[in-house]
Amino acid sequence: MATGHPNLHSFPNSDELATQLRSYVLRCQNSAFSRHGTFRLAVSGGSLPTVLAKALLATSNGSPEDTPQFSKWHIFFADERAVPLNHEDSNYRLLNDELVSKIPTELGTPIIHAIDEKHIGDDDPQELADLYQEDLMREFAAKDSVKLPAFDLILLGCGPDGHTCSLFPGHALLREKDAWVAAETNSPKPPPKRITLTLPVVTHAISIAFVATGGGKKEILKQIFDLEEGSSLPSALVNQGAGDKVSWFTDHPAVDGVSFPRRGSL
Ligand SMILES: O=C1O[C@H](COP(=O)(O)O)[C@@H](O)[C@H](O)[C@H]1O
Repeated sequence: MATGHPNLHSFPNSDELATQLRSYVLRCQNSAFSRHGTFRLAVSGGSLPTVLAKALLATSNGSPEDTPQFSKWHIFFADERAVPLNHEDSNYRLLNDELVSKIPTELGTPIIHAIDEKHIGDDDPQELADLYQEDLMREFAAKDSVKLPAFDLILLGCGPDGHTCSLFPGHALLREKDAWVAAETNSPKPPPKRITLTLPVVTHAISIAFVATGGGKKEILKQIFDLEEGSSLPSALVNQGAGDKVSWFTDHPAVDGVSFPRRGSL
């Protein structure tokens, strides 16, 4: 059962947003290290990797707390498209181009959990989803011994229709209770075949952050935060399921007209 309300932060520009996102992610990293020595996170595609790279590739103040220790990071994908890893629609490629390929050697190399390329051409992405779920089980213990994996952090985007991961408004996948990873065969946003973490996995994470910027997001954020009609949107369901574990990193244009109270500090 979720407690509290999501934390809605809004920053005047992308530099300030990136600075605050960096502090937040590194705080999640440091508490994950104290719990189990590694940092297990899931990242989205879309606009997220560019902002994340700006945050994490900024110069550190030199302390271990302000340094991403990438060699202890396991990066999974909150969702992925069923395309080759070097395809322009691949979330793996996007993360690699924006962030991973630019990490200075002295910060180490994260372990990246990509989808299995052998099954990308399958008509049905179910096998791809099952194999990705097995990868999660290797990292978080078997599904029959652990009900849900507990990511230290899941970083999400919010599409202009309110989708997050590859969980789209009104879709039956929003009611999935059992699987950790599900297949999407007919996504309303191309490409049609995808895999996605399910809602129970997202809301079970220790921390969850959305990044949503630009005036193009303001109408959907009004629905998600202020209006009853937005309460069944996938991003709103994450808010309801995870409560105060959720933090939104937005800029002022994205929340123009949103009444929900902003949080001043992290
Ligand atoms: O298709 C997708 O879209 C969402 C939202 O993208 P954004 O560009 O509006 O931030 C993204 O979070 C997801 O990973 C991606 O597959």
